[in-house]
Amino acid sequence: MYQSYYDGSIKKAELKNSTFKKNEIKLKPAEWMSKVVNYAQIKNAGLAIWKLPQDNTIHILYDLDGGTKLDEVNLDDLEAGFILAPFQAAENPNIHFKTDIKGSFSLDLVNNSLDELIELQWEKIKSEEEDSIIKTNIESLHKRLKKTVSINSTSKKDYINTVKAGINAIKTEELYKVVPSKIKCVNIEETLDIADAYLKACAKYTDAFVSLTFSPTSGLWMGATPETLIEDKKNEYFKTVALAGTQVKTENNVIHTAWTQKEIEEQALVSRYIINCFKKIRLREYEEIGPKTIQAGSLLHLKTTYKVDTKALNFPELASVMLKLLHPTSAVCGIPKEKALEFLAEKESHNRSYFSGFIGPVRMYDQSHIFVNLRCCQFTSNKVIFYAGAGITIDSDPEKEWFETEMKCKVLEDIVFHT
Ligand SMILES: C=C(O[C@H]1C=CC=C(C(=O)O)[C@@H]1O)C(=O)O
Repeated sequence: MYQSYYDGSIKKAELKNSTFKKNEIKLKPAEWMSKVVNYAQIKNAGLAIWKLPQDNTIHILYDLDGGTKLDEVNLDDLEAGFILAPFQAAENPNIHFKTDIKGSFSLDLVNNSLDELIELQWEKIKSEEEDSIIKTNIESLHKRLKKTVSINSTSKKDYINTVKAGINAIKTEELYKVVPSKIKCVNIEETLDIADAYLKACAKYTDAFVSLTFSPTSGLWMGATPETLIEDKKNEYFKTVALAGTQVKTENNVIHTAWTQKEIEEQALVSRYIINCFKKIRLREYEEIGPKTIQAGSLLHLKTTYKVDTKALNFPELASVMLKLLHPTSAVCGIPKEKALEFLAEKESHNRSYFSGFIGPVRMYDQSHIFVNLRCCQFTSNKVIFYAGAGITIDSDPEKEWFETEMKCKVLEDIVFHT
């Protein structure tokens, strides 16, 4: 634990080709974060900041051209970088960030000390770029963003009506499962400290993929997702997970968690969806671990992990093929996929944008870590927009599903607004 996954995997040749530097300036992590994000905004650059689950290294990556919009995401064609994909590519573009600048720093998450002065460790940077980042002012990160005017929170009444329509569509066997989502818009009354909120999210959600991304196209997003979509270590293994079913963590030990039939079925449908994707490519050799209860902050979920030995199978392009088959999984969309997409397009009045899309570093040192973009929010200059969905089955209780989306929004809401 708390060991960066890149340590030890950096090959000597890669080291030689990069300009490794260590600047001697020491600042608080939040001050660095503020400079790093402000620099991206001033430069109209693409920026991804992330922490992998069970890791204390915060990675920083800039694409100084703002990122490349892609019609399709073909993992095998991408250069080492970062991917940000929306729920539906028709509404927002897939964006790939190449690696123009790469750096990192470590957080002492065990002692939770965010006040300690630290240095940034640059792996690839030009000295003029480093000087510019150091000289960038420490400013509020939402000030330079666009203003949102005509966007409103989903009302409880509308959400509950959608859930009821979903249950009816399941009763008439049009659908087996559907995952309606909502947005919650909160006005920014005072100056927000987004950099500090990001670090607090890293410290609180140690098992999550915690990200902060910016590009002129996508804007500024933060997320702390528990759901891996694809973990790929070239010529070693491929992993994906079926994550679904939610309850609030109580004082009981996680291993004693009891699940209802509704939640068991809800998660089993995601597992079945993944196995059907494997069937489509005639893949029979996989390990199935779970379902197990996992904790994601104050919430609990059911999770089954699927692992494939890609070396034994001699199937190097598996991750690329599976990414296309899996997204959007029935943890965020529904079954059958096309019918669920139609249902959501008709009933959801907001654009999901990058919520329930996928996000993460790709092909870095032969590894890709792609997550479903959940428990996330978008910042604008005057509002924070939180996104959440809940899986509906025939046994759903609309009130409970609404409560669940409120709890999911709170994952970041409490941190962003210090409540
Ligand atoms: C759609 C979301 O969560 C998914 C992942 C885990 C549990 C879920 C559920 O219980 O509904 C969802 O399928 C969300 O966090 O917005």
